[in-house]
Amino acid sequence: MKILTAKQLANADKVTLEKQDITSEELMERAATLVFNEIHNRLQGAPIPIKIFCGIGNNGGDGLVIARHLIQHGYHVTVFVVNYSDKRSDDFLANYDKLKEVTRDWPQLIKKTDDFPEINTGDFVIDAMFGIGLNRPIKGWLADLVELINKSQAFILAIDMPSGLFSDKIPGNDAAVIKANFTLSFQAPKLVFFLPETMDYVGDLQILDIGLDREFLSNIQSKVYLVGQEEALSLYKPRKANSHKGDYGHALIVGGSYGKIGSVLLTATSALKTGSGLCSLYIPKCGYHALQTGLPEAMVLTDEGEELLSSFPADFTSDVVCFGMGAGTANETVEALRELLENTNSPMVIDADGLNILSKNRDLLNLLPKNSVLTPHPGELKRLIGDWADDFDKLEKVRDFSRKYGLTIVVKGAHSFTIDREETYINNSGNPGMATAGSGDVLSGVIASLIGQGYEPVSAAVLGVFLHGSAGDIAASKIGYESVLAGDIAKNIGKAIRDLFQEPVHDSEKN
Ligand SMILES: NC(=O)C1=CN([C@@H]2O[C@H](COP(=O)(O)OP(=O)(O)OC[C@H]3O[C@@H](n4cnc5c(N)ncnc54)[C@H](O)[C@@H]3O)[C@@H](O)[C@H]2O)[C@H](O)CC1
Ligand SMILES: [K+]
Repeated sequence: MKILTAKQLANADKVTLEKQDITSEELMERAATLVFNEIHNRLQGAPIPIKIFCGIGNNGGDGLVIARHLIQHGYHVTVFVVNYSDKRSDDFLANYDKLKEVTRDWPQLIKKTDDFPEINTGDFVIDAMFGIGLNRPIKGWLADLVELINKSQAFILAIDMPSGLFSDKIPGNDAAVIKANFTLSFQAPKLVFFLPETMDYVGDLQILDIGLDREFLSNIQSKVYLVGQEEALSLYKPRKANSHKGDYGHALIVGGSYGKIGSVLLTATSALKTGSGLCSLYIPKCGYHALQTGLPEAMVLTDEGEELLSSFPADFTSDVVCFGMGAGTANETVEALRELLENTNSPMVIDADGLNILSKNRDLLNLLPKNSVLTPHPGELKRLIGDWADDFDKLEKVRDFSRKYGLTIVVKGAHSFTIDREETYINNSGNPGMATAGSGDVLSGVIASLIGQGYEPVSAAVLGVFLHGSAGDIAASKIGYESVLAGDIAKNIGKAIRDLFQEPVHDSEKN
């Protein structure tokens, strides 16, 4: 699904009005009625106090339409007009008049702190103050109102966007932003819904298709995509009936050191669980018995080093090499990586200590085979590209790095971002249970396996990140977040692949 900017959405809006020959008021009615339907489906007429805070633009207009429908269906609604300006939009005004037809309770005007209402636990608050039209941070008494709402412990539903969030920048540390429990957003997800600095304001997310012009939307240029089941399925290559193990790639996994041999076991297990035809491991001697016993399906080659990697078998060929898990950063191991890079042309996946070695030995970056995949977590990323001012700056810097070295970068996080030159893919599977030791080792095994099976590295990264998250979701659904171990993620990769073909769960319902 494409992620669109406020400007692109405003254009889609304009084209839709022309092509469908409708007024903007009619489009507002359509959009806000969809919101009403969602609320009504969930509340089923429950007599709870609903407090709707409307701005004076079109987001406020949406709030007024929602209010009208709720009142007509017998809900207990109080409408507040948050009068931060006198420049009310036409569609706001039209719906202000229409509200008169259904209630005698005139909206209460809020112009200053003294006008603030009481908000109680158990209230249902609808935030329709600002949407994509926010053009400066919320300050002054308006910020106090946002704080009052946030502190109230009421359930908060944000319309289109939590008020205070911009679609294309970070609000800043002292800016006020609504912290919603749920966000119903129109037509397309916004980038800020998925960034570490802003995702916590969104709560659960659902995207409503408000019927903006299909042709315009499919032609619109966006280089940022949200990846859910549908997108992952479109990348998947089915196995052929008439095939043998030689068709599914030979993955070589290089890593491990004394006390960290388990990481290689996790990576190798997940590579085989993702379907590699063959999997070889290159490790220090001390791990030989553990790996042969722990994973009889893998072939094990040992380095001369007892406890550390110090070389690379020069005559070894494979379809993909995965380097770094548990490898440490000793000088011998740096040289082993150099030897590997000088002797391999197959695409690589570099993780963990492999990334730390690259950060400290930057000349090695130029030796990486083009289109290799790097999978840093934020700490490793910082060492690799330097610090960033905010999440938008981070994305720019990762894009520069990806372009400069011709690499695909998977920035791991609650929503992992796969960045390949100009394109950004935001993953929408996974859960907090996956924040556990070895989870990243499993991810690099999935991606390496897919590359070995002939997927383009960027497709392998995007599909691999989705499958990894989905396997984590399956594991968590069985045993709960806290108990998910990296091994449980690896165990469920097969089910995650099968689930690609299940009736789709709407990605928009996940955040
Ligand atoms: N195509 C769609 O997606 C549809 C969107 N709809 C809704 O319309 C809003 C956007 O409405 P707009 O009037 O452009 O902007 P806002 O309501 O978000 O803001 C109003 C107004 O406020 C001024 N302003 C901005 N920042 C501040 C500030 N910090 N303090 C005070 N005043 C500020 C500025 O002048 C804005 O114009 C969209 O989100 C949807 O909810 C349609 O209803 C359906 C189609
Ligand atoms: K809002």
